[in-house]
Amino acid sequence: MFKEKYSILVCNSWEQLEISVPVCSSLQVPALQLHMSKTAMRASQKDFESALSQVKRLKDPGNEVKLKLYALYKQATEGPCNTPKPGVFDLINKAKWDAWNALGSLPKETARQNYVDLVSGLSSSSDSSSQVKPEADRKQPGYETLVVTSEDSITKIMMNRPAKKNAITIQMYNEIMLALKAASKDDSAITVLTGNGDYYSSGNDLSNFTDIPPEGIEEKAKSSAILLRDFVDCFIDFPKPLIAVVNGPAVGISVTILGLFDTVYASSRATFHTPFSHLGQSPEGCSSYTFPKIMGPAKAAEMLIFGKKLTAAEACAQGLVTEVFPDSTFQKEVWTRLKAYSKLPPNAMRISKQVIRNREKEKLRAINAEESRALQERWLSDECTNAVMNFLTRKAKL
Ligand SMILES: CCCCCC/C=C/C(=O)SCCNC(=O)CCNC(=O)[C@H](O)C(C)(C)COP(=O)(O)OP(=O)(O)OC[C@H]1O[C@@H](n2cnc3c(N)ncnc32)[C@H](O)[C@@H]1OP(=O)(O)O
Repeated sequence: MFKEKYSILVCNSWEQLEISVPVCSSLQVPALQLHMSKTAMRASQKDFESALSQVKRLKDPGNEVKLKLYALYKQATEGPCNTPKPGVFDLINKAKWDAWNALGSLPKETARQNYVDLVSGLSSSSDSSSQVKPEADRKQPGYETLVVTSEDSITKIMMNRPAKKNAITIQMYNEIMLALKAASKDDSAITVLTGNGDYYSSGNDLSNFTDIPPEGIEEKAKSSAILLRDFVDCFIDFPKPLIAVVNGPAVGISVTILGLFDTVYASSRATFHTPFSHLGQSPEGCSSYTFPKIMGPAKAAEMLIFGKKLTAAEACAQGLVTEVFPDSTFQKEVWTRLKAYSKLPPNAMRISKQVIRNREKEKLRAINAEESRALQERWLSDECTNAVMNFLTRKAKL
């Protein structure tokens, strides 16, 4: 709906039409070139009045359309612009004056009809946009391991292998990279990573290590290290606010990359576990740098070397998690919060993120490359091979 002030103004006091974002003094209102058919010329005073009351029920159409409506209203009721041009610093009144003045000598009847046509066009598009499509219809095509949706200026990337606790396969690494690249260019303001089902993610799918190419195990370790480096780089370079909605337990790489997110919301059911030593492996996701920075070296060592599992409350106390919500209201509370944030000016949010993060980017890339090299060697070790075999033959779990 239009703001209260606006709906009142629609009736009569249009002089004070409020425009809630700054309007640049050079704002150009495009010439109104609405289609004029013979029927269109027949808009009656009654049609005009009905359009005036209809406009109050519409969603806010944005400043540019509001200015068009304002200009047409003035032209239809008073004729060509007849007031002195406001001063250059009176931005809002100048934008309104410019819009009205741009209509030149457009006849009152034509302005009235154009107003009616414009409102009718806005009503039909607002009707269709108010119908909420089920998530399946909004799902972006091309992903098999993810559900990617864009709505309310939020792109949501949901890991979707609930039966495997959202373990990350090679295909899922590649799809997450694709989804992040697409989200960095789409018109969403913020991007969210979450999981479907009871887990956020159980981390790397341990069967990724079983698919050995004919070139041998060294080649497998090399290509895995490249994939890991590219995957983590996508998070380092992501230009918009990135939020993790940690709906349940998180393991391994799904935990370490949280240090590269801007905000981490966790359900009270979530846990945070990085059992690298148990698996004969070493930390990745830049956690060897971000975790000591976030929680101090002593707490980071307990997680990254000794595999201490943190509850959501502990992770929040250590600064890894922004806020914990009761599991029963987690989705509702988090999405209400995110919808409000997604309405903030997107460019300002993007620039703020870059100001906060950019100076660390080169360093993070170098750390990522170093961690990936260390892991490439670890994957060839007996310690790692035995741990993975034990899991896959079900001799061991976390
Ligand atoms: C390209 C390479 C990049 C590598 C980057 C380096 C990344 C490192 C890491 O992420 S290290 C962390 C690796 N993850 C784990 O070690 C977790 C292993 N999983 C478990 O210990 C358990 O499954 C559990 C504690 C997560 C959950 O236990 P439970 O609730 O009892 O469920 P199930 O074990 O029955 O699991 C259900 C189903 O999912 C399969 N599964 C779960 N996690 C993984 C996994 N990480 N990899 C492969 N498969 C996994 C599990 O086998 C069951 O499958 P099934 O029903 O038996 O077919």
